Amino acid sequence: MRLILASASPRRLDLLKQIGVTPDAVDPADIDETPRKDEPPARYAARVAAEKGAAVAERHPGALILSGDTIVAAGRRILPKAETVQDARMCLELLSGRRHRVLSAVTLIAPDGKARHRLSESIVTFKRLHPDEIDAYIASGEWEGKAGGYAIQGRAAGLIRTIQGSHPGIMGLPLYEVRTLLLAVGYPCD
Ligand SMILES: Cc1cn([C@H]2C[C@H](O)[C@@H](COP(=O)(O)OP(=O)(O)OP(=O)(O)O)O2)c(=O)[nH]c1=O
Repeated sequence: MRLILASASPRRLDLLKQIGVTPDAVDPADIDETPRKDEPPARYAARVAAEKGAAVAERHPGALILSGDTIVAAGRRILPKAETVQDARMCLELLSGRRHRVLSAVTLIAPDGKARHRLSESIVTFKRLHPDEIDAYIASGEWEGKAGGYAIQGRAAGLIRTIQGSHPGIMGLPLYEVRTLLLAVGYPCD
């Protein structure tokens, strides 16, 4: 069974390899990721993961397609993927000293076209951030392209008091859910 990873994220590829799975090809989806008006965070993440998979499935008939989407939600608010210093600062000030959710959705489309979905939810608590800590984090550049303006796999780990949930999910691919989906379609994982 050919497995296609529908993602431009090198982290997703590395995470997949962590459980011994190497896709036959990587083919990123290029879709509009704008949230709909009042779209709840979990529904948004699930929709985007499904849309990424569907877009890529069209190009690979008969293959297995794995896609994902990871977002940071503060209450009902979906934080942006930080592209500018201003984005990153806004996110970090909002996340400072409080809990937020990281929602990581995955979709697996089987060769027969049937799509299976899983959602991983994690709770992350940042310490109260001193302005100097925010400045130093921004200077690191690690926030660039990251949902919610931080990456737990880097120096932000030193600013996070607790996590509850899935560490790989927070990084971009919830590996327990992925393995469960792959096994459900008969893809060998062990
Ligand atoms: C919260 C958090 C997010 N992220 C990343 C994971 C995702 O790459 C990114 C969220 O963007 P996504 O849209 O999920 O993924 P992507 O744009 O990197 O790749 P593609 O759409 O092609 O699959 O934020 C971290 O790396 N670490 C973290 O701690």
